[in-house]
Amino acid sequence: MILHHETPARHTGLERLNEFAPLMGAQYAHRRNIDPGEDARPNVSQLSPFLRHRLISEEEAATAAIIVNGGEQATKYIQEICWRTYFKGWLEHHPAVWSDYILDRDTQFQTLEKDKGLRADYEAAIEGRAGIEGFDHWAKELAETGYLHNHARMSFASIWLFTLKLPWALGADFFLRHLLDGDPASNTLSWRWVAGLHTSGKTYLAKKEAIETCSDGRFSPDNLAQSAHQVPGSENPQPQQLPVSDGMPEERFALLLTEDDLSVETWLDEHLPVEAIAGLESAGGRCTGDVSDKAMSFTRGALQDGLSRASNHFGAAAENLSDTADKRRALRDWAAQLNTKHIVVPYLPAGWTREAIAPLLTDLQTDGFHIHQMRRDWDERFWPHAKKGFFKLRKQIPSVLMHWKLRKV
Ligand SMILES: Cc1cc2nc3c(=O)[nH]c(=O)nc-3n(C[C@H](O)[C@H](O)[C@H](O)COP(=O)(O)OP(=O)(O)OC[C@H]3O[C@@H](n4cnc5c(N)ncnc54)[C@H](O)[C@@H]3O)c2cc1C
Repeated sequence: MILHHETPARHTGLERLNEFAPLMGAQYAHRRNIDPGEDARPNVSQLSPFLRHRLISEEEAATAAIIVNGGEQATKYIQEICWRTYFKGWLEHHPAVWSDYILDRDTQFQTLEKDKGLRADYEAAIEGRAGIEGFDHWAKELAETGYLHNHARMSFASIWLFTLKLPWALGADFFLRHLLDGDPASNTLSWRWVAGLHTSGKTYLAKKEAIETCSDGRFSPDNLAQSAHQVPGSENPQPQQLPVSDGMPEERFALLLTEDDLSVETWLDEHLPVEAIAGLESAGGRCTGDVSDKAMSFTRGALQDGLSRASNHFGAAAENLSDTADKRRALRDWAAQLNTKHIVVPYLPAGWTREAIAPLLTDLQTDGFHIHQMRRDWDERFWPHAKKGFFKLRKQIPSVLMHWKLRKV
């Protein structure tokens, strides 16, 4: 059973945040790698689906950790939150890694059509019939619940790559089909990290003893690869400049929400002159074929919740355009009725949201609208440090948190 995720709403995320905050200190630092199983998992927050859609923000989670535990004790939890921030920022500096992944994934699916042996191995792996203890359980757990513990994700990806010798892009696609927290940056770059593509030559090889310890003795697979081969995949390109975050318009504007930021009321003032609000979800672009019902309904529910809160906060009507057959048309029609030419959109990060929504925004610009893509302060402060390895960003955590006077709380 997975707790907390049945209601994709901010209030559920906040309840879980308050419940878990006392455990974000020493307990988390010592126990976070242990996965006792889906029936009893008190040692990790399981907040990732809420953070991924920003039903709650990284800043809120870090603040809760520090207020309840103090800065020193909360260090490990905050560092883990910052892994998410790091991956997001890194992909912004290297967006070609996402487009290369899509090309690779599509090529691998074409190969599956022709190669019956590979197809059989792939299907056995995603259906939990590979004959590897732990791995088979995790494949089913992921499909049933939409969540896996971090150590299970690492072990699963490693066995997929080095024992089953399956292409990484197919594994990343399988994760994105099911994970409620499915994220283009964290998922793609974590798979590449396990494969030794993110940090060149540094692979993660799953070992029987580590799986025994981290699964709390539940799994002890015998037949794992003893060495990691070189995984084919594109090299990291040179980092490019971060796109500039736009400023707030000085006149009335409309707001367009996507699944990537669904608590705008926490960073945009209620007195801002918002005329109307629309929401567009693009989760269908996460993977090949259909996204799982659980993952899709989490995203849809989250968007609806985000729209309702934004509507109350700004006192403006909100419309969900996601269910329209022609989203391009629906967005243009919505915009055509506005009494403003300014539309604010929380920044569209690299991944399927940008792929789906950016062309629609270009259409609106052609129609004479000014689009303002705005980034949160958290991203503005951290992302410039996410060009290379995590260590550089980690060093900045105290000074960035000091900005909000968080470190001293
Ligand atoms: C192969 C692989 C694929 C992954 N795919 C995703 C994904 O699509 N979406 C996703 O959000 N995370 C992904 N992760 C990272 C991590 O496994 C999850 O964020 C974490 O397990 C979520 O559980 P939690 O909320 O209980 O984490 P906690 O341990 O409670 O951590 C708190 C928060 O910190 C962030 N976080 C923690 N560890 C990591 C990490 N290693 N990388 C990035 N963020 C982290 C998450 O937002 C998480 O909710 C992946 C990891 C691997 C190895």
